[in-house]
This record gives sequence, C-alpha cells and structure tokens, in this order.
Amino acid sequence: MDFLKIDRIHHTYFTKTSAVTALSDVSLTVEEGEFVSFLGPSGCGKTTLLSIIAGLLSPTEGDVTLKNQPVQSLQHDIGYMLQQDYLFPWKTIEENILLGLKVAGRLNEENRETTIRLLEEMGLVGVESQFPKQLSGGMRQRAALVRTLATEPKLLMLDEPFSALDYQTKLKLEDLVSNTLKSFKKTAILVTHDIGEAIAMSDRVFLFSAGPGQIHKTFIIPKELRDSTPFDARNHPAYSDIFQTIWKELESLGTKDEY
Ligand SMILES: Nc1ncnc2c1ncn2[C@@H]1O[C@H](COP(=O)(O)OP(=O)(O)OP(=O)(O)O)[C@@H](O)[C@H]1O
Repeated sequence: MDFLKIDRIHHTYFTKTSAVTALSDVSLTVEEGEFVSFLGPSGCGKTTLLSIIAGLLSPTEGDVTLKNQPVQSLQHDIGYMLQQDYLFPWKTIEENILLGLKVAGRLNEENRETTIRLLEEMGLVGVESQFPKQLSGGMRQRAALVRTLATEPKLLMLDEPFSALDYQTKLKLEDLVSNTLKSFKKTAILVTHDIGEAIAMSDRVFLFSAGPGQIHKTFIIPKELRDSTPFDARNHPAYSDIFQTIWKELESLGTKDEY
C-alpha cells in the first residue's frame, strides 16, 4: 500500500483577469518512512502541491490519498517545518514545545517522555526554561521541529527549513534532522532549491519543471549515500556523479535567474 498517493493532479488558479496553471498531470507515490524531496525552480508549483497534500487547497483535477484515505479537507496530522520557526516569543521553549499537545488535549506521560527523547536527540536539553530570543537561529529551528514531532504527525513537510540559516548551521541541522527522522521512522517531504541538500537528505528526488509544474524526472539516490549521514553523503565519491546528473537535467530545463 502506498503511504501517500498523488494521482494525476492538475491545478489552475483563477483570478478575475487570468488563469495560471500551477500543476499539470502530477502523479507520484511516497512509501512509509521514506524521505523525498521536491526540487525545482521558483514557480514550479511545489508550494501548491504541499497545500493540496495538506488539504488546504482542492486540486482542479486528480486525487490525493494518505494512508488509503482520500484527502478532502485539512489534514491535522501533518507536521510542518518552515523557513521561520514561529515560536511564541513570550513562551519558554518547553511551553512552546508542549503547546500543540496541550491545545489538542493530548498532553500525557507518554508523549511527555517522547518530548524529552526528542529534546535529547536535537541537543536541546538544558534550554527548556529559556525564551526563543535567548537561542540561536539553529536552536530555534530545532525547537520548532521538536514541537512539530511531539504531536506525532503522520507526515512531515519541510518547506525550505534551512534556507535562512548560515551554511555551517545548515549542514549540522541537516544531520540532526535526518538522524531524528530516521530514529522516529518518519515519512517526510522536503521542498528545496538546493540540489546538494536534496541529494544528501533524500531517498528519492522529484525534479519539477515549471510553467506548468510537472515532474520532469525522478532520481533514486544511491544506497551508499542514503546509508550515510547528510554530511558524509556530501563527501562521498558517489555524490558528485548524482549532483552532475541532476544539474544537467536542471540546465536542460532552461537556466533561470533563481539558479
Ligand atoms: N493564489 C494564487 N493565485 C494565482 N496564482 C498563484 C497563486 N499561488 C501561486 N500561484 C502561481 O502558481 C504557480 C506556482 O506557484 P507555487 O508558489 O506553487 O510555486 P513554488 O514552486 O512553490 O515557488 P517558490 O519556489 O518560489 O516558492 C506560480 O506561477 C504562481 O505565480
């Protein structure tokens, strides 16, 4: 059974004066526990597709099923990690992390223990009583991910989560996030413009072309890279081959200023 099935999705935005086709005939599947990336130029429909998967937007045509259930309304058990951490500045890290569980009326001993394990995995033990402004950007992003994972989402969507961080922090966070998602056996979709990040973190990469957005090609990341941490994958001999292959495909789509 496919964990997530996207079947012949087509989406057109209609405005008073125009119609913009954001996605055309997009089909893909994601297996449980898999980490996939959506890579492509600005405007190729990545955000539109995430919104459709989350049930925030109804596609013009096509179907999405998550764990064999049709997605027809907002999915509450999808977690997000975004470019901004959206932590509440007036709450401590612990209060921020437990907020989602409290609001859902699901705070109990078991998921408190899960939260402690997550704090350990993400190297955040000791900062629970601090406020977000006392933490670095990377630490705040880690706290935001703990808050998301604490609610045990079925699927995690990572929408350019590292793009506002400095390069060193981004590399360290890639490793931490990847290890944590593997140890919690999470299924995840990463949206990124960064070929290296997509290769280092994913099992498969879907390369989108723009205008309208379509899947141009799917790349299976070599096993030796998948078995490595993202940092080690970037330094593996197989990395440059797959990087070149994806780069050439991107170039064949037409170079855009964004690249
Ligand atoms: N609400 C909207 N109304 C009209 N057109 C829209 C709307 N949202 C997106 N679009 C258009 O749909 C296309 C796909 O947009 P989308 O934001 O999904 O792309 P994207 O790949 O996420 O871009 P980026 O990488 O810049 O975030 C673009 O041409 C965009 O201008």
